[in-house]
This record gives sequence, structure tokens and C-alpha cells, in this order.
Amino acid sequence: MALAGGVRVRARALLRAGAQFRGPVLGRPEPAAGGGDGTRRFANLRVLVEPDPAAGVAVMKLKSPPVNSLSLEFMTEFLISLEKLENDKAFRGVVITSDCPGVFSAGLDLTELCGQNPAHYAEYWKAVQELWLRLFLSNMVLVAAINGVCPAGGCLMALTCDVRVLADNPKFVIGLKETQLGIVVPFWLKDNLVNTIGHRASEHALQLGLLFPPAEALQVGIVDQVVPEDQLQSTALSVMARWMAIPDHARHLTKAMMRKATADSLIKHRDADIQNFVNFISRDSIQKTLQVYLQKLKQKKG
Ligand SMILES: CCCCCCCC/C=C\C/C=C/C(=O)SCCNC(=O)CCNC(=O)[C@H](O)C(C)(C)COP(=O)(O)OP(=O)(O)OC[C@H]1O[C@@H](n2cnc3c(N)ncnc32)[C@H](O)[C@@H]1OP(=O)(O)O
Repeated sequence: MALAGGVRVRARALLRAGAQFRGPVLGRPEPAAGGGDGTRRFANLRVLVEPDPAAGVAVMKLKSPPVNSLSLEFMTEFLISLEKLENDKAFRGVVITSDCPGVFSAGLDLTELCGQNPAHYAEYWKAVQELWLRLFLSNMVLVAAINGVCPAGGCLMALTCDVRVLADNPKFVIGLKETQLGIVVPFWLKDNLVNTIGHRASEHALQLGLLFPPAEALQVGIVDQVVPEDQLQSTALSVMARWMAIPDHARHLTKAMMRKATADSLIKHRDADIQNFVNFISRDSIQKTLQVYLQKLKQKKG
């Protein structure tokens, strides 16, 4: 699946600005592009990719500090990195994790949702849809190694993965807290949650805007495994190894079959969903609520 129009334009702008695939990364000199030694890492500004072509796996580390919020730039760079891996036959699986201590992702970037114009909201929501669709329909095995708090849009990313492993830390809550902010999750994200934890549990989780700490997250099934923090990466890689043992074509066709109806319901109604979002987010009452919330977040330290 290729990047959608608006996201592609932004991706091109980022590429022109030289935002991606530069080295050295983390201060370590790297072989020149195309060096082909199989160990080269690549990165754009906000996503660090550590490939292991021998295993067919790459680790994507979200590194958009302080909280990996889903800004347009971050989502675009993430999708560029994902597409690069998908186009490379060497890679069949991706572990998604965070490089920001204590936070997997804080979800939608609230500064993108406050005080902007309708065209911006439309572009932003299209990018969110694209992020979800591209992850949800990815050919590759996706394992989320959740090493931090994972609310709302962070949970959206994790829910698209085939497996979620959560580090056992009481601060690392996961869930869709939108109603607590006075907003409503889009129907396709609701469907994604229902597919994961069932209808009744989703009703409670969504209406109450529940954020589950590890033991509850495991019990309700929003994550598949909870492991000690220091075992998160190794567990994610061994889960991946199990999935990689399945022939790709059969696994992927099965995944596509299981997910088609949920994805199609968004694909068929993308424009209407964007219009709904723009109307909703432009309301004075919603703007006020979000602004107060953002202010509170900013004042937390003071
Ligand atoms: C009819 C159709 C209608 C459709 C409507 C659809 C609406 C959307 C629906 C669903 C999808 C998803 C929605 C969302 O994702 S909304 C965002 C929800 N996220 C949150 O509420 C998380 C908010 N953040 C936090 O709780 C904390 O920051 C934290 C727990 C993640 C991390 O805590 P801590 O480490 O203590 O960091 P700080 O709180 O100090 O934050 C640092 C810094 O970052 C800023 N910040 C935090 N979160 C966000 C964010 N989501 N967007 C933008 N900026 C954020 C924070 O303000 C601080 O900034 P600074 O003071 O300037 O440093």
C-alpha cells in the first residue's frame, strides 16, 4: 500500500529537506549507504531503525522526545521508515519500541489539534488514518515492545500490531482514554479494540476511558504478555522468532483476511471520517477542553 496523497507530499518535502537515513547515528560512524554489511542502522530525525537482515527483523525505535507524540512530521518519518523496510525483501518482521524513557507514545500531538485551521486538521487526520491503515495492513509481523506509558494514539499504534508485550512497571498504563478528554474514538479504532478484547470489555474500556496497568492489561487482553522491564526486548525478539517460523504467504494472507473488513470500513469512508473529525475538533467546546488540558500538561512541572 503506497502512502496517501497528502502524506506523500509531506514525505517528499521531508526527503527534500534531507530528513532521513543519515548517519552517524548515536555518535557511531556507519558504513556508507548501500554498504551492504548487513549491520547498518539507519535513522531519520524521529525514528531509529536497527536492522538485523540475517534474522529478517528490524527494531524501530520511536525517538521524538519528549513523549513521541504523533506530530505530522513524526508520522511521516515513521511511515517512510516502515515503507523502506516493507520494500526490502530482507525484512519480514518489525519490533516497535520507544527510545524515550518511560513513554511509548503520548498519542496524538495535541498542538496539532489546537488553534489550527480546518485544512490543517484534515491533513492531520488523513495522516493518522494512513498511519493506522499502513500498520494495520502491514505484510510484516509487527510486535510492539511497550516500554512506557501508552495512552490513546500510542495505544492506537500498539493495537495495530500482531503482538503486544508490555514491560511490567505500574506507570506503564495502556488504553484509550479519549472520553476522559471529552473526545470520541473513531469507529475504526473502536473496531480494532473490539477485535482485540471483545465487545463487552471494549464498551467499558471506551466509555470509561480506561488506562490499564500491566496486570489488568494482561487480564483484559489488550496486551499478550507482561514481562520484567529488562526482558522486554529479548521477549519481543523471541515472540518474533516464533512468528517468523510460519511461512510468510500463508501468515500474511490469513492476517489480511482477518483484518480486511475492519480496514475496508475506514477505506470506504475515509473522506467522511476526515470531515467528521474536522467538524468535531473545530467545535469551540472541544477546542476549549483540549486547550485547558494542554495547558495543564505544560503547567505540571511549574
Ligand atoms: C466524530 C468523529 C470524531 C473523531 C474525534 C477523534 C479524536 C481523536 C481520537 C482518538 C485517537 C487518539 C487521541 C489522542 O491520542 S489524544 C492525546 C492523548 N494523550 C494524552 O492525554 C497524554 C498526555 N500526556 C501525558 O499524560 C504525559 O505527558 C505522559 C504521561 C505521556 C508523559 O509524562 P511526563 O514524562 O511527565 O511528561 P510531561 O507530561 O511533562 O510532558 C512533556 C512535554 O510533552 C508535552 N506533551 C505531553 N503529551 C503531549 C501530547 N499528546 N501532545 C503534545 N504535547 C504533549 C507536555 O505538554 C510537555 O511539554 P513542555 O511542558 O512544553 O515540555
